Amino acid sequence: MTPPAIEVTGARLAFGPRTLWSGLDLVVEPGEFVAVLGPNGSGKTSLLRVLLGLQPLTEGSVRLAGRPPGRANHRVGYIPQQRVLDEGLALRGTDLVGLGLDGHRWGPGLLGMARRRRRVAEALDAVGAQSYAKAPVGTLSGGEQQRLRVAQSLVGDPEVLFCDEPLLSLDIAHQRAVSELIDARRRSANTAVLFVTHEINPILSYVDKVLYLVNGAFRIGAPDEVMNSTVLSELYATRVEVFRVGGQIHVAGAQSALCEDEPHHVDERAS
Ligand SMILES: Nc1ncnc2c1ncn2[C@@H]1O[C@H](COP(=O)(O)OP(=O)(O)OP(=O)(O)O)[C@@H](O)[C@H]1O
Repeated sequence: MTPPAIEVTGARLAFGPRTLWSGLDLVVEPGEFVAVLGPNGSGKTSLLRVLLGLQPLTEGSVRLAGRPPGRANHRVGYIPQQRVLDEGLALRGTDLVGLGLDGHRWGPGLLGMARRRRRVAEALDAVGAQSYAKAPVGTLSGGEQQRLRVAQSLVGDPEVLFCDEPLLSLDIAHQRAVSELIDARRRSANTAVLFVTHEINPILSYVDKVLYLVNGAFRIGAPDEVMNSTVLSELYATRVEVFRVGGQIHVAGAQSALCEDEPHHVDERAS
């Protein structure tokens, strides 16, 4: 039997006296698309760091495809939280995407080089970035840079893809394009996707499961099971209203804690 792509069991993560979450059990099967939601500081990025093998758990265990994370033989793709790249950065798109192959063994000599070049070209093609792949990345728009980051995360043929707010600073058209690319990848290659976001609507049609973290509490389930007034009011310990309008989910109430209706995350880091 194929082991789950991600298996988190009895996990607790604490920094000093502060526990971010505890008793966390999460199973993500190959090809599943899981959204991780929650207010600032609820431990979403920390969970990705645990899964990447960069942050040890305080308690519990994590397995990727049945093995502890951080092993060289795991094929993991990662789209880190976006920072707009320095304008003076001379690195080209092809170089940036090629970095996603570091650690892969292509064999020495010309054959290895040729295979590597072909993989990079295929990844650039898949995100429609060939036309600007030779330009210095610092001169590209935020949306173009983000497509390159997606290509970089996919070039190593990942079994698991970790995405940390990959839609930040993108306009709606690019949000859609990037979400579609990630969805297409999990459908074509059965890649499990863990997608950290403040904004579920752009990915709602792709999401199989939601993990919603708030102040140490969490809920896991299908979007309708989690994104409703009863569950979110319980999680936030205050009255929260969830409306479904035109196939979208809108959350109202507890404004200081909720981010779904706040525009800051759309444009705060726009280039
Ligand atoms: N290595 C660390 N040592 C101490 N505290 C940390 C460490 N890493 C993260 N934290 C704290 O843990 C909390 C959760 O951080 P994390 O980045 O995981 O939250 P997040 O849900 O991703 O937030 P955001 O939505 O703002 O990105 C924060 O208060 C952060 O300061």
